[in-house]
Amino acid sequence: MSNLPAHASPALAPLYSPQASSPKRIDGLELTSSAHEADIQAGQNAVTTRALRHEPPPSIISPAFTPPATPGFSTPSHPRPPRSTPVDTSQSDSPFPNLVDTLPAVECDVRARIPTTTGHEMWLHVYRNNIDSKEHLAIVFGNNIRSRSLDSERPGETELDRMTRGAYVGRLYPGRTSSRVEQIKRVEGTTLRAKAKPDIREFEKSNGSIVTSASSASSTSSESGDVLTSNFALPLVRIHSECYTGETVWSARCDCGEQLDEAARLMADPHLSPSGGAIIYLRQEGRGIGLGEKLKAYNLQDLGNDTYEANIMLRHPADARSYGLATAMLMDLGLSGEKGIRLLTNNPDKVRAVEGPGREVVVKERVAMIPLAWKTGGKAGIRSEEVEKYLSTKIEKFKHMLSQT
Ligand SMILES: Nc1nc2c(ncn2[C@@H]2O[C@H](COP(=O)(O)OP(=O)(O)OP(=O)(O)O)[C@@H](O)[C@H]2O)c(=O)[nH]1
Repeated sequence: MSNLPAHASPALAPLYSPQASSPKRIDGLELTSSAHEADIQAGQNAVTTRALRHEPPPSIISPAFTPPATPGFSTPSHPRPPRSTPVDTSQSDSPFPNLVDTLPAVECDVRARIPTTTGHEMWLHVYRNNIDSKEHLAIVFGNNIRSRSLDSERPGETELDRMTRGAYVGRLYPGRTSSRVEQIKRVEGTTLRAKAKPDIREFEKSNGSIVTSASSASSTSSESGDVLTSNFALPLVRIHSECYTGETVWSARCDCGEQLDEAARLMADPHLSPSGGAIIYLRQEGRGIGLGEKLKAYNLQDLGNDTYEANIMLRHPADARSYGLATAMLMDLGLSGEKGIRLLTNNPDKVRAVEGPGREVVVKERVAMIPLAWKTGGKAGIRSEEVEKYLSTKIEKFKHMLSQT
């Protein structure tokens, strides 16, 4: 009887089927080039050869533990500024444009104020839509950005209903009876104004669209050394795809958790983001294939394939996401139109796709997301073999606009 462990038996068929039987095209994607097939075959051969030679599999001990990060908390000051690039999406030649023809309908169901562990506050908005049953989120920083659908009147609702679903101006406090500024003023008189409710005063001044004094400045720099460009007064936006592993259970396979923290840090700082910001958090786990399938992809990566190949071997597109919901949510938040936004991303797909079929949203500037480990020479951020491979595959195969120089 063989003394090989069952999982190493060369007699067993590999988990993934031979490439000869793989379809050449799935969901509109060209799946295999001969070089790509050769790469995958090489990975399979390496596994089989290791098993035949009775060599032990690579260590299963994980690299250094990455402690959980609280949004914005663990992010140190930057020795180097975030990079901003003016954007002209008409010139885009992204390899995976996943554009929608019509935008979905979205409605903000509820929002609540969330004080965070960093001391900053954000407004968490839960959206529903007409294309899936997931709760997509908008994480809003500052009081400038408001949801139109949340604020609009709903038939038969009471003032308590409005406040309960978050459709109020200013702050809630025990005993508050109205969601509206005008009524609060009437009922509570000038005391309320004297008690400094700056968000209400700003709301009144600007007729509903708050303008802060800093937003008229053309450029500045912050204590952390971030250099701000002439567009810095535009709202900062990130379209973030759900990643349970990277955001919740400390995975060092990807940089998703770090990116979420960094987006929150930039948006919460009024010097860096005077008009506030919004993270559109889409429930597109695993680039749209779901958590279970992503875990299968991780196993295929441990067998020698990269993140792109693993998706293809599981018969998924390399990137199954789309951004129509994000466009619709940005419109609802008043972030559409020629004034434009700054978008935090390295992904060329997002820049183009988020603008929408009729260029409803205009990305004026892209702000790069440089991995912290690169920016700090390895002193902070995620360090692992896996994340390095993940980042290099994003650059080589997904054409992410990221370079170490
Ligand atoms: N299928 C798959 N999904 C992954 C993997 N690693 C991370 N993800 C998912 O990828 C998504 C994040 O995409 P990324 O490619 O890291 O970044 P991006 O959102 O395209 O681009 P940026 O805006 O620059 O961050 C999240 O939904 C993660 O769950 C993987 O190995 N396989």
